[in-house]
Amino acid sequence: MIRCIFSRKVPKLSPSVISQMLRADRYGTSVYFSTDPCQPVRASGRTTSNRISRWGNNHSPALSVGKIRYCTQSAEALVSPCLQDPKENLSQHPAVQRLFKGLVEGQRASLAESITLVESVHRRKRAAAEALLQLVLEHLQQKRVKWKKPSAFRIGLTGPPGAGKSTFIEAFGKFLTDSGHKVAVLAVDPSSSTTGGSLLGDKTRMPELSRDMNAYIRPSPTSGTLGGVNRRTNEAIVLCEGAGYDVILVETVGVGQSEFVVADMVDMFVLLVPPAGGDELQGLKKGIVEVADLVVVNKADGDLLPAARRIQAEYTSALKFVRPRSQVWRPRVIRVSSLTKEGIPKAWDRMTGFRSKTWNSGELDMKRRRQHRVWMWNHIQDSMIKLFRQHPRVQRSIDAMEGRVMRGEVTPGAAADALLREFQKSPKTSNAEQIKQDEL
Ligand SMILES: Nc1nc2c(ncn2[C@@H]2O[C@H](COP(=O)(O)OP(=O)(O)OP(=O)(O)O)[C@@H](O)[C@H]2O)c(=O)[nH]1
Repeated sequence: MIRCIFSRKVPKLSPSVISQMLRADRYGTSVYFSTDPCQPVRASGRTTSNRISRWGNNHSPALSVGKIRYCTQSAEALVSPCLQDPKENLSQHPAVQRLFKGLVEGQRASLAESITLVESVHRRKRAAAEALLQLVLEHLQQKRVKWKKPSAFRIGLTGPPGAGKSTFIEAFGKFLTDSGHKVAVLAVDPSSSTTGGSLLGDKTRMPELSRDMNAYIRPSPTSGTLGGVNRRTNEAIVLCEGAGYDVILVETVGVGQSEFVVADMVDMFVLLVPPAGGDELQGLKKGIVEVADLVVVNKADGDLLPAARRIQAEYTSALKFVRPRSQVWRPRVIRVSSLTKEGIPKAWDRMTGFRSKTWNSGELDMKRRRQHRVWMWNHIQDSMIKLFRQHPRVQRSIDAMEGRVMRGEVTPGAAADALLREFQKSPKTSNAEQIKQDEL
């Protein structure tokens, strides 16, 4: 027996509603229904509830809802395709199809709407987003087979605050669009989850590029977790690629571990540094040089030129001690001036050199495949932690347990074991709790 809430907008139980009920029944959860998967129904006030029971036997299930009974055969026939592939129907949904069509035609509004959809945490919107992403991935796969290479070059860019990232992206992006490329800039800003705004996404940082019709700038706010950086940004990259952007720059401010996460989702990782050393570079994470494929010393102009030369030499010798990660590429250090634009074409030259060498050797392909596996595990990790934190029994004990750990009354390991035992005790949440979770 399950409790099911559905919208008054649904005049009678449609086939998809029945299938969702059966699916819900399978997992012992309650569900909301609406006629549009992108527009979830609010539970407050305008909903009705019905008791739904299953009848028949295991081989031929059927439903009765109130006084209405659904015959065994049709219920079975309706449910099985949906259970096999829950997204099958959503990918054909007009709203998803409309977004997909607009996206592959390169409409900026559709791209913006699609990114907003994948950023949603609502379960029904996420289902629509998954269906859309699947369509885009299939589209990209077809392109890849046709062109025999990925349609976009993904570049990660990081650097300490004040290194000149926005000035560099503005100059570099303009250089690329002037050469006929379409450039997407995704700015990953882990601080946005605490400040409520996205500093990197601020369009005033790149005024010229944000007016350019061949460029698309978008902040990629995070949910404050590494998984948040990973999943949303990752999916936004795929969408930009689907929308025909052939150079995708993923910029990160370098707070926490975000650069390392970004390094795991791009083809090439670029480190931008100012002509300064020692204390001024303290903002730079240890180990970041090891994952860089290219170090760009910015501000190599005017009075700063001698310092830029010195820093270039320092990084060049430091890189000699870094274990090579590629058979065909040694990380380089170059100088640019984002103000005078000197060195910008050379930077692009180095990047395309990296791309063709790693692609021809098969390394780039292997890297992308490996990244897919990393993303999958990151998604699982992210979802498992969310599930754990939302679990009602864990929620009830978590504060007390944290307090005890902090006071030294219990070891962190023992506390974790105790919470994990709570998590394992009751796999199902009550309907009321599930409804609360769905609304979050
Ligand atoms: N001389 C010189 N100054 C530059 C260059 N690039 C950037 N700057 C200056 O460096 C300062 C910081 O530049 P931004 O582009 O805002 O640096 P950022 O890394 O985006 O900084 P955050 O937003 O704080 O992370 C600005 O005053 C720029 O004018 C350059 O190539 N030469």
